[in-house]
Amino acid sequence: MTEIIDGNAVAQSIRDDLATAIDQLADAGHTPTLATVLMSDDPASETYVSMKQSDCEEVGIEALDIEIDPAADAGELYDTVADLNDDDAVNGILVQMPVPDHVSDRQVLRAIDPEKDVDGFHPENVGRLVAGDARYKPCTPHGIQKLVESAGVETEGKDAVVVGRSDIVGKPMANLLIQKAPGGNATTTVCHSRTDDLAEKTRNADIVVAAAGVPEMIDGDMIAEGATVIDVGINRVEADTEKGYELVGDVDFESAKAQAGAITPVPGGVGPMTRAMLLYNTVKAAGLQHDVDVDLP
Ligand SMILES: Nc1nc(=O)c2c([nH]1)NC[C@@H]1CN(c3ccc(C(=O)N[C@@H](CCC(=O)O)C(=O)O)cc3)C=[N+]21
Repeated sequence: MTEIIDGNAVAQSIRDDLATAIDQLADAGHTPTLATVLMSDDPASETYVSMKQSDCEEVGIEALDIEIDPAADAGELYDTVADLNDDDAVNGILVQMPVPDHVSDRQVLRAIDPEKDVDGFHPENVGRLVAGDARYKPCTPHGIQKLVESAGVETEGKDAVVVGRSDIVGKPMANLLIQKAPGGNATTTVCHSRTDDLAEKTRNADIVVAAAGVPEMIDGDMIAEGATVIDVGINRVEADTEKGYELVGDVDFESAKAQAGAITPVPGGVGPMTRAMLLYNTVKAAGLQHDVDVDLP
């Protein structure tokens, strides 16, 4: 029987287990605080940010909700980030991506104080991750490590194929998978839009991480029997539903499930874990900034 990995349940247990660290901070007189900055009126971005806000509330993280008119000058966003960097009450800063075209995402990510960069996207934190000395592991790949672990799947010595080479998922995922550490030690191949014969690569994999942003591009024919399939896709496709769309992964769920040993669904797989690991990084940030030793899940 194929295991359907329940991301909502694993995320809930991480949120529950963060209570220990949050209590330790409270004993020292601190409430971890996350600032989210939204400069967009994209409905998906608005949904994700409001979910992050309510997650914070659930676990006792203070959430500052900052919205900037998407038509405003780029300088407004940089000034906001600079103020948040200087605010000792703020432990974590998340600027929701994508930002408008007239704003440079590179420049924004560099502007965030690396100690408050709970996404783990600042070049200093990227460098530390690659060097095997991560401060904040990027939330999606970190969440995937937790999901794989929760399914009892060993990565050591296994063949892992990551489909997609983005800075926020594909690259850091591959870096974590090759690390000499739990959840790593995998023989890792990174595939992308220019890969010749993708199916030949994925069919050879014990673990497939699909993060290309192409709806249902990975089907059962591309999956080895018993493989672990992690679907990072969150594609909104038009559908005859109440909301007018449905969420579809990068994996064709039914055909892949027929082959896989374990598989994540969309929704309810990787997405909730991305949010849970953001809370984790925020609590970790508060511990580092207040010099409190916290026990993280
Ligand atoms: N600075 C920054 N950091 C991010 O981490 C970041 C970002 N920008 N920009 C956009 C992407 C996307 N992302 C998601 C997080 C959770 C769900 C999630 O919880 N999805 C639910 C369903 C959501 C729904 O119903 O629409 C699920 O898969 O079950 C989805 C997407 C974070 N991102």
